[in-house]
Amino acid sequence: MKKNIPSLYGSMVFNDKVMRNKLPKDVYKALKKTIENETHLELEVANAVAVAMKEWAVENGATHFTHWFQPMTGFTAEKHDSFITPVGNGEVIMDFSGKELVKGEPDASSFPSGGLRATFEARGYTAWDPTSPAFIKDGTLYIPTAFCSYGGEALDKKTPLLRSMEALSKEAVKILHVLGNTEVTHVSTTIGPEQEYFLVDKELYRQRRDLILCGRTLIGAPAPRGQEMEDHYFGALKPRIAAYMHDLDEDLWKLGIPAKTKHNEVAPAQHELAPIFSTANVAVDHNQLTMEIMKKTAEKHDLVCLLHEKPFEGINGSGKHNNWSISTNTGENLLEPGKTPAKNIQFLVFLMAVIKAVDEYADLMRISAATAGNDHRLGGNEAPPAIVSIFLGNELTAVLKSIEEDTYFEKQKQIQMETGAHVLPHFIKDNTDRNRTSPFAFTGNKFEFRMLGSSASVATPNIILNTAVAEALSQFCKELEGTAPQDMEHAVHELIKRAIRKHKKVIFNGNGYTEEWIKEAEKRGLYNLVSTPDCLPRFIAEENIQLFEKHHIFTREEIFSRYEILLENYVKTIEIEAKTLKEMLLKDFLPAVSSYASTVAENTLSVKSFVPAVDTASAQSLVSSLGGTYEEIMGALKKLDEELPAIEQFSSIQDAADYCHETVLATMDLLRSYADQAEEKIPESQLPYPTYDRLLFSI
Ligand SMILES: NC(=O)CC[C@H](N)C(=O)O
Repeated sequence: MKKNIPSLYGSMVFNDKVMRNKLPKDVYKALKKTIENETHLELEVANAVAVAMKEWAVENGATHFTHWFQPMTGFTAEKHDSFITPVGNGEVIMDFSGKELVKGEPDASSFPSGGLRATFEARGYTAWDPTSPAFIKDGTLYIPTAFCSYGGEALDKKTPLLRSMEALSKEAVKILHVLGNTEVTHVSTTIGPEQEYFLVDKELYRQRRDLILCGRTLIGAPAPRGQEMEDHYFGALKPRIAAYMHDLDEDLWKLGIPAKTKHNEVAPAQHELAPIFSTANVAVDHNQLTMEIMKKTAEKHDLVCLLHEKPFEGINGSGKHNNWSISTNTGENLLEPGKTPAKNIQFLVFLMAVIKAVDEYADLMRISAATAGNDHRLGGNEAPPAIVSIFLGNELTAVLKSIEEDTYFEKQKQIQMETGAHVLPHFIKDNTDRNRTSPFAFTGNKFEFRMLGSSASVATPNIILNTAVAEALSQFCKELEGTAPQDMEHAVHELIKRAIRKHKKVIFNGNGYTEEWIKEAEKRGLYNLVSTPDCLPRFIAEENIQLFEKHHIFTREEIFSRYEILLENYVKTIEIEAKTLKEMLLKDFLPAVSSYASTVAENTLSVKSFVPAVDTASAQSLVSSLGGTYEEIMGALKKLDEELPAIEQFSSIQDAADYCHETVLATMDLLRSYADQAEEKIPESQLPYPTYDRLLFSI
């Protein structure tokens, strides 16, 4: 049946249209004011909104409501309460008050707090975030909220994100006014996160403990075919995948999530979904929902959606490329170079502020993408390396160079694309290429932060980016304040000259995978923070704490709590992976090795007794090699058995994380190499789990 997509779109969202229809005029106006200017909301307004919201929700089949929040687990949390209220004589009405809309009280003690609170201090609050619309899912009204402790500390990712958006808006408006653009009263950050993922058959998935417990394969020999044919990227969609994507789009559209692009990605079984950009806060909520619905929809199609950054060794991993820009309430994209970027001083100021921010806070940018999973992805297969640098492209690099050197900038002539075939339409070539090895690439009118991993919330990278750019703008503002309008162009020119000299070291347009770049980056004094435990100590470096405190993003305590949580998460992940690997080897793999070795031995003996002259050297060598591997794996498992309890002995979580990275992961790698070599010698029918070729090529 043909569906009317525009009427389906947002049908489960308490959006502007519903609000206009359902709310009294003055309430609608007050709520809009709160949403647009991020001002405080009065309780009477909340009461009126609650009535309308409940009415709309019940009309659309909802029986419950939940405050929906994003604790520091990286996932979302929800607790459903029904609307029913007894009215005596055994009857109920459906009721919902402004108080229930505005404030919730989940027990905060069971969520990670990184030492922000003791276990006995249970009280926590959720507070309605009216800037992200409420929606209905599975018969429940979801109300996006922020989550804080009894003492007011942020226990979530939304609160600091909202704070960082406000900080950036404040600093951007200030400098725009100094530059003479006085109409702007508010600036918002927009993001469009491209989401990569893998789909595998559910039946095959169920046979692998590593995929079930860790989301990635811990062992597995490479398939004879990987991505070398370069045929999967943008390849025709197989019917089962197309059906999945179709369902997914519809479910997302109902929730007002602007899913726009879908395609096959580079690795076999890998795909991508990209939405149209929205305000950062809403886009972060949407991305959380997208990941959840991706997994749910996969179940319906007997598939499993893997969001891990590196589910399979040797082929591309999955990222989440964060397309970031800033735009004014007057409709201007501040990162739009326009036709003559060299003369667009407003653009140059904002571009330079981003460069300065990324250079000065490259360590924080790295931290914002740091997880145990992403450590496996960075540095190869089209994911950026761990060194943070910026790709600007030829034209902008030349513009900044001409300012630095006081030379005249000559704009590249627009080049018509030569395809050699006359029937094809003529078009103009972009003035810059793309760069897939760059962690942070300018792509025409926005930056693409490519370092982020596919499974993580996009909140933290955006908190850090917004804050660092707010700081750069505030410093530029100080330099420009008091300049007479007629001197502004010259003052900006001089400011950029000083800034580019200082920060050009972070600009790199070349191939980020080469050995030369690693050496060059070191010479330039850039960070190369390879692993999560390597980079996290920079989170609590004094200058970084000061940055967050100055802009009221995190308090010192909030930073330390996040530092602890990230490290704990890293350690727990490695522990779970190590234990899973051990179980898989002991319970699944080693029995298969020994039973196959004895089958070969028995068969050879029987052949030999039948034909004594037969040569059994190859069979002997196979059995002996399998026996050798068995011993090697047992030996390394013994080592792992000693290492695992040692993790608990460290009094500092940083030391435990370092130990996991340096020692435990090394033992796991060793075990993997033994197992993968042996796997190649064992017939499929004897293996206890499906191999890479079946996982990657069976759909
Ligand atoms: N096509 C692409 O951009 C590949 C990106 C790659 N999958 C990553 O890890 O980021």
